[in-house]
Amino acid sequence: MTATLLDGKATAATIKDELRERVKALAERGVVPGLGTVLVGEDPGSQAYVDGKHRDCAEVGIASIRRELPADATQEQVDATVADLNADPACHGYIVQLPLPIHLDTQRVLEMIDPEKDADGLHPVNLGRLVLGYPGPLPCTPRGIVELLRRHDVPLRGAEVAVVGRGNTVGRPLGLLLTRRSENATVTLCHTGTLDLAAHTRSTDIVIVAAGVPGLLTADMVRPGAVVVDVGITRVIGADGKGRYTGDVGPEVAEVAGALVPMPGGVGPMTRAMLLANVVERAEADLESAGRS
Ligand SMILES: Nc1nc(=O)c2c([nH]1)NC[C@@H]1CN(c3ccc(C(=O)N[C@@H](CCC(=O)O)C(=O)O)cc3)C=[N+]21
Repeated sequence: MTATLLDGKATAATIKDELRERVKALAERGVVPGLGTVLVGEDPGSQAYVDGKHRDCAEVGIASIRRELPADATQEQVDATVADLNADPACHGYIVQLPLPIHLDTQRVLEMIDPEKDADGLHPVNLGRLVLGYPGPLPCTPRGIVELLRRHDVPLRGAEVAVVGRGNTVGRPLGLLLTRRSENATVTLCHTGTLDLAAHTRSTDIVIVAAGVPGLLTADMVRPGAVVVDVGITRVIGADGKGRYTGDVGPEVAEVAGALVPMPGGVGPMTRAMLLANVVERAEADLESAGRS
């Protein structure tokens, strides 16, 4: 292995330490930030993610508001849960864990979330704010990636970045984030319609793979010394018959890349830290505006 590993777990722990201090300062002013989660159904993977978010909350002093509905919950029940969290002053931000069971209208649910309480930063209003350069909560995974690179002194200004994947939660908003004036990277957004993917990934300083295709990025597709970020997370059944998660970056890439954000231990913990950051920032902004009125 030649690549330096950029440790998302350690960086997330540092960010959580910083957030704990901000939560303490809020508590001294009488505010306890609250993060809500809405989980529909019993998918063990989704349950594990949601459990992780509440553990994170406990670590930094954020209150947890947990709503669970059965897999056969009606649209009306889910809508009512969202309306309830929108109205709950103790809830500064919340997420609806995705994917929802297929009988539910995901777009409708996500659009019902109060954009000011959108801890994921994925509400259409907030994605629109990102396009327009207006302030608002940022999508957690893209923000976590930028934060991780920044804290490891990976220059973005003037850098050429290939993003592989145009999904609504990572690739698409990441392209928007990296091309803001404050980041000033030049982005090539690659996707399943890209004819010669390797030509794009080989000619850049940074390759960020968020395609959900295990092993998509191989060593021959990476310029020696480049920075590689693995955002893929796909459940696969190993040779031993056990389920495990695998990334989009092949293991041999570590021999070529200059630096690597691995999976696990990279983007996932950063995503969770940014969720907390969005909630703390919301609570701070509420207090600011209360002080002005
Ligand atoms: N509304 C919504 N918001 C989300 O942010 C959201 C979602 N729905 N649905 C599912 C995906 C997936 N996701 C992960 C976050 C952290 C890790 C993570 O921390 N992973 C660890 C490994 C965890 C372990 O090993 O248990 C790591 O990469 O090191 C993984 C996956 C958030 N998602």
